[in-house]
Amino acid sequence: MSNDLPDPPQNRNVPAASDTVVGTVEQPGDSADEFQFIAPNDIDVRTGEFIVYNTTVEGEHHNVLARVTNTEQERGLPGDFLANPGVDSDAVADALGVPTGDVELNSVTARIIGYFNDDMGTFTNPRSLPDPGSRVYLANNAFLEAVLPNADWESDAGLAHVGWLLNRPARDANVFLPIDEFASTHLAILASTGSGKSYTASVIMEEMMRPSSRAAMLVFDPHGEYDTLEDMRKSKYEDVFSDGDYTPEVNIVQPDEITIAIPDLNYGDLLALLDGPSDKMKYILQKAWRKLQQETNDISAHDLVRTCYEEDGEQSDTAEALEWRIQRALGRDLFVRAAREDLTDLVAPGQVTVLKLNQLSKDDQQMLAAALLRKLYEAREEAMRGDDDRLDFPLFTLLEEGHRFAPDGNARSLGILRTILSEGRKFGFGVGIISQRPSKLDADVLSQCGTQVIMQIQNPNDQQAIQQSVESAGQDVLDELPGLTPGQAVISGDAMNTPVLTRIRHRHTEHGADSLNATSEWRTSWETHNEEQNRSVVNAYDEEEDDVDDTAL
Ligand SMILES: Nc1ncnc2c1ncn2[C@@H]1O[C@H](COP(=O)(O)OP(=O)(O)OP(=O)(O)O)[C@@H](O)[C@H]1O
Repeated sequence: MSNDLPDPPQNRNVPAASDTVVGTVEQPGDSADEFQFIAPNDIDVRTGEFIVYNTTVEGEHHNVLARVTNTEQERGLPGDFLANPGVDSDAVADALGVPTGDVELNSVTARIIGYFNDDMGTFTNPRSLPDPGSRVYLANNAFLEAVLPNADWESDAGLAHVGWLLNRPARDANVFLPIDEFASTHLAILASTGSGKSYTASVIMEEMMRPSSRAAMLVFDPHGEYDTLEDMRKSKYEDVFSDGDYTPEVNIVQPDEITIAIPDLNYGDLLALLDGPSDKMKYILQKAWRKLQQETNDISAHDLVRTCYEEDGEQSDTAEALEWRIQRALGRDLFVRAAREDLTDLVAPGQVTVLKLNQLSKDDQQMLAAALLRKLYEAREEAMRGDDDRLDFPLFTLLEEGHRFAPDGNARSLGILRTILSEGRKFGFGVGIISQRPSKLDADVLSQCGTQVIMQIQNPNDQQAIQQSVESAGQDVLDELPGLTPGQAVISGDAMNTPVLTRIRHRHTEHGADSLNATSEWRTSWETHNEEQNRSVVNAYDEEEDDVDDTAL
């Protein structure tokens, strides 16, 4: 993409209404915060569009923001409207620029969001509906840019430019997502497969790694989709990602480089790794494990087996049964003996570490996440207490295929994720969960993700899971989800003052997760196979020729 880098707004002192009148208020809607207005049908006011009307509350004049929730076609000015003695129908028709008689109009329903209260930094509902006949304006782009994000503009807030308002012409109104907000109260990116989850996650990561944020980020990448973030270091993106001495560090950890330190496991992890241990085995194992943990930070599978024999005697059948199980579980290259002391290869400010887990089994992926997240969480707790300064900076971890790590069921990683999601805010440990199956995610985990980027979702179970766990997902948000196309999202929750329909921007770096183009792969593959076959036919013939007995000719 062209490296257009919009400047975030500096303050909210911008007019709320644009010059464009889109309609005239007709009557109250079905609920206390809804009203209807009449709009000429050549004016495009789609669902999700932001409009403004003027009102007076306790003697103070306010511009109130509302969101369009429905549009229906009408023929002629509606009867209710014309019957209202307080409204001059000619004046209304004149305001709308339409004749009073036979004309196509839209009856538009809008839900009040409120007027922006600067002291509180959010919207206040005026608790009164606009007067019939009053004018409705399109909200000003600059006003929306400033009031939609829940950001403290006066501070040095880190902002992610994630795209533009979907209902406005391309690139007219920027959407900024306040990084500080979602990095402390967690993020969920939810969408059906192919709708742009990993693309959007990469856009957010790019923004977090820009010089204005320099995040410390760890990515659990089960499909190996995020290698291309390395492009951030290319000189052609210098103006986007570099500033002075700063260029993001991108640490891509290949599957065969990933290890789990045995001393970083806990007893529960060990039990989960071993194949059906009996009660007696558990008893011996626990004793051996406790002893080793008290003594050392360097534990091999062999040490554990030896200690089991020490605990139950050299001739112990139980220790023998444990030996087989321990060797099978821990005697693999994935497990190493020395505890992980230096954590900065995993997380450091201005560094994104991508753990490519695509050759690990699901159980191993969960075990790795459990051990690493626990270790990082403990280090953050210690840093906050002032006991250890290894990680004296906030962290953000992103889990692709989040339902794998925090499923609605059992997983080694679920417990620590629940802890980080509920306590992480105190310790500066943010989590981003990406998932195409919200209904398969643990409901607590989903409900703790304060900000949501939700893209196309058609599955009713997934929609229901979102409705139940996501506070900000009202019916109008849910109604949008099936109709979104790839790259379109509703952003809602803590980081935004109201849900926002967004067209996600293009990535600066290349996308690494394009789906396979089956027909072209088949064609290429067929050609390769065909060539090989032809070659072998020729070779066979050549050999036959070689075998011909010249003397017989
Ligand atoms: N904001 C965007 N701008 C342009 N193209 C996009 C955008 N978002 C998604 N796409 C396109 O949609 C495709 C699918 O996106 P993505 O790989 O992120 O899907 P996904 O939801 O992560 O799918 P999966 O579950 O299969 O991993 C991308 O390859 C890209 O071509």
